[in-house]
Amino acid sequence: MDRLISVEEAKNIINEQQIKKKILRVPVQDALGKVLATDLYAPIDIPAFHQSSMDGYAFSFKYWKQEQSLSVTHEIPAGSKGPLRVPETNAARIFTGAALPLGVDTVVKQELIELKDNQIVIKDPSISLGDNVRLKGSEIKEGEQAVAAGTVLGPATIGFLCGIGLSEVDIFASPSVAVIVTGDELKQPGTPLAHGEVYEASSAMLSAALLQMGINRVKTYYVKDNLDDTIIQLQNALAFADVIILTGGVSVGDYDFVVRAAEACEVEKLFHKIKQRPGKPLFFGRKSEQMVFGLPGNPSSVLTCFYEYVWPALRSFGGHEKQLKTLKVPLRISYTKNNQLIHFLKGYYDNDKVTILHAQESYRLRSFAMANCLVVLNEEMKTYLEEELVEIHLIPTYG
Ligand SMILES: Nc1nc2c(c(=O)[nH]1)N[C@H]1C(S)=C(S)[C@@H](COP(=O)(O)OP(=O)(O)OC[C@H]3O[C@@H](n4cnc5c(N)ncnc54)[C@H](O)[C@@H]3O)O[C@H]1N2
Ligand code: MOO
Repeated sequence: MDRLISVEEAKNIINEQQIKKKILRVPVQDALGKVLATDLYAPIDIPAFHQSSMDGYAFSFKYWKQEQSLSVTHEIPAGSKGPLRVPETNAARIFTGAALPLGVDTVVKQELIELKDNQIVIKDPSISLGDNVRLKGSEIKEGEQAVAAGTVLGPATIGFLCGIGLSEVDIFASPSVAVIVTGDELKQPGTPLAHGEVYEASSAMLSAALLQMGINRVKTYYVKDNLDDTIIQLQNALAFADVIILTGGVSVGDYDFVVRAAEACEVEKLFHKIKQRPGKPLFFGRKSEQMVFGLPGNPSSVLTCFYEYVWPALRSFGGHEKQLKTLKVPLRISYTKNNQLIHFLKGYYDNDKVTILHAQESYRLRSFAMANCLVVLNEEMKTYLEEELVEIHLIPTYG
């Protein structure tokens, strides 16, 4: 008979597992949400040349006097490769982003000049040296650190890296994941149910949660409730994935084969059964570098155990912060639980308080669909009063 372990022990066991993070070189534009594995440095000065920040006229501040007209002898659109020099006594028509030639150092906006016969008179009494010019290297200098290892790459970082000329980055690879869904009763949605059948909800739900984490190397296997089939698909999954997630078949019923299949596949059992609700029969094992989670089949237990136990393990492969964001907040309405287990309850957190939702039973996803957090109630306490502080774990958001 398995000893029920505490939530803390279970989390520690998972947390202590050594993980070999894989480094992958990818195009910068494919690195959204990934963690940078190495420091990055600017390969050149950016901007790579002195650059106009306005549409206007470039001139030499030193050689110009108020009210003196300047003859416009050149035109320089953005991207133009020349001219490389303009006489100091002249002006050049210049556009935003274009390179300043030698001989000029200041740009006046086109709104602040008078143009006649290709001569300009500057009507900007406050203009000073270097106005409207972005200096070479003012964003970043060649060799300067651009982004530190450990940074999570967001849209702005991706833009910044492209802007300094980097096309590839080394990131920590997301793990490959196999989802094995067990159950004779399961039927894919979109077809009518026969008596006794149940619509299969967990594979799409887990794929969505994985995709939301940026994990897309996912294979899904469907298994009938028999030992041989479960062993074969677990072997297939072990040949492919870093992390294997089984759903259902992990309890004590005559048709629950996950624990036996894991044993047959030489997966070392690290725990089975936790003092918690939902998800009491959660199984966790390991085969060399691979992790195997057996999630209790009720869909709400599947998702709760996924966020509480699988999510942190998956995140560590990618070098990410491991725990769900945790807060202590007051309860909006009192709540009584009926046993000495830790409860993870579907909750809704807003305006600095949390409401424990209805429909907490683990066969029900209805309130999970409205939840934005899991409320953690500890083993000892039975009744939690209004305004009592409780721990909540925020569910990652999307959209
Ligand atoms: N005698 C006992 N029976 C049960 C116990 C127990 O301690 N003693 N624990 C209960 C708890 S708690 C849970 S949780 C379940 C876990 O059992 P399994 O992991 O073996 O899950 P299944 O029996 O395969 O399925 C449970 C339930 O969920 C439905 N299900 C399963 N997979 C899906 C899916 N992909 N999509 C939608 N629904 C799914 C399944 O039809 C069952 O209704 O055991 C209790 N029993
Ligand atoms: O613990 Mo089970 O996960 O109640 O359904």
